[in-house]
Amino acid sequence: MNQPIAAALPVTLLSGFLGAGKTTVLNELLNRADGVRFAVVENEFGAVNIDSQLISRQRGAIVELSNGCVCCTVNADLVRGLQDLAAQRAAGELSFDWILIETTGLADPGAVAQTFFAASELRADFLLDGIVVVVDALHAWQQLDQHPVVQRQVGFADRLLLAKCDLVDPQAIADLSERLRRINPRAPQQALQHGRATPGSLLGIGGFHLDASLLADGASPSPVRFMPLPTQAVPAAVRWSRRPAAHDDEISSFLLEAGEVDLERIGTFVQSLIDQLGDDLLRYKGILAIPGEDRKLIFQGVQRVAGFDYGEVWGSREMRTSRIVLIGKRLPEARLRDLFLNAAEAAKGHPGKAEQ
Ligand SMILES: Nc1nc2c(ncn2[C@@H]2O[C@H](COP(=O)(O)OP(=O)(O)OP(=O)(O)O)[C@@H](O)[C@H]2O)c(=O)[nH]1
Repeated sequence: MNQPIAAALPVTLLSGFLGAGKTTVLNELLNRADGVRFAVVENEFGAVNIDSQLISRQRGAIVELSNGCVCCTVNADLVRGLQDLAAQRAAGELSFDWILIETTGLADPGAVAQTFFAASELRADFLLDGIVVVVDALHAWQQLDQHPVVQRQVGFADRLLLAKCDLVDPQAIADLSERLRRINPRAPQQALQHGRATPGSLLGIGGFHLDASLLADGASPSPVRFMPLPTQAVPAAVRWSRRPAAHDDEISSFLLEAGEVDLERIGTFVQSLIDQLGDDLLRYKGILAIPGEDRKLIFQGVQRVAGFDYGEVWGSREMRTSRIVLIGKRLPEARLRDLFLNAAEAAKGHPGKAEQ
């Protein structure tokens, strides 16, 4: 598994709709921790924090944030709660090496994730390792239809855990899995019975690392999932592909692909993504080939917080292909494609608006 940056405390965000099976997963993880010591941050609506009473307390510490939903009102509380934990650890009062945050079932994990990058108090001491989303295999189909937040949770995920698979027949699991994959092809899926996921599959995800793995392990886009458009519809040097919408979910993803892209234009592209799409853009990640630059330019972001860095050098036999995966809510695909084509055209020394 990927090792987190030394000294920064790794944090895993556990999300999923009401009753999906988050606490069950958490308890299993705590009980099978294989030497990892956890601190758990619980967030619950209302005065009584029931979940923290259900969590087995053998290991680590539990911080309760009960004055609202962590995603919308208590980011400052989250910052304070994490700082308190770190201070107690530094003072030798608590002993743990990983933090698990379980959000409420109604929480949108995006705002929590952004806190780790936006709050300067957290950046040095904490490293968001990944967002793990529990999906109730028995009820998810209906929940995805009825509750937009469930689609958003799936869209943010680095890993998807399908809980309650013991209650669902294999065909229904396969159908659900395909729908989830259409919403978020980045996240590997694991079918669970009674919350039993192995720690290694949930920890050390490196979901926010700026590395060159554009799609998570095992989630590479198959030709079936990413259908190329007819070649005559796009300039020869640029391929834009998207998966067929078999089910009209609000949240979906698509892939933009081209050769080299102009640095300045791609900067405009990313800036307009952030400025104009805001909360509708959930996760995005790109590897870019910049003319005259040996290294891959890597960027990724969650909603309005994006990070850029130069990564490894392009291999001598590697195709210098720029790829961006976007996951969001009804993203204006034609406009984004146009901007992306502009960046690719400019890189060829022929700036100008690409034809649709
Ligand atoms: N049969 C079966 N039941 C499960 C499984 N996972 C969870 N459950 C049950 O589903 C119910 C809800 O599970 P929890 O783990 O409390 O779900 P949660 O997401 O933490 O719920 P909230 O915090 O209330 O949103 C409990 O009764 C669990 O025992 C599973 O894999 N199989």
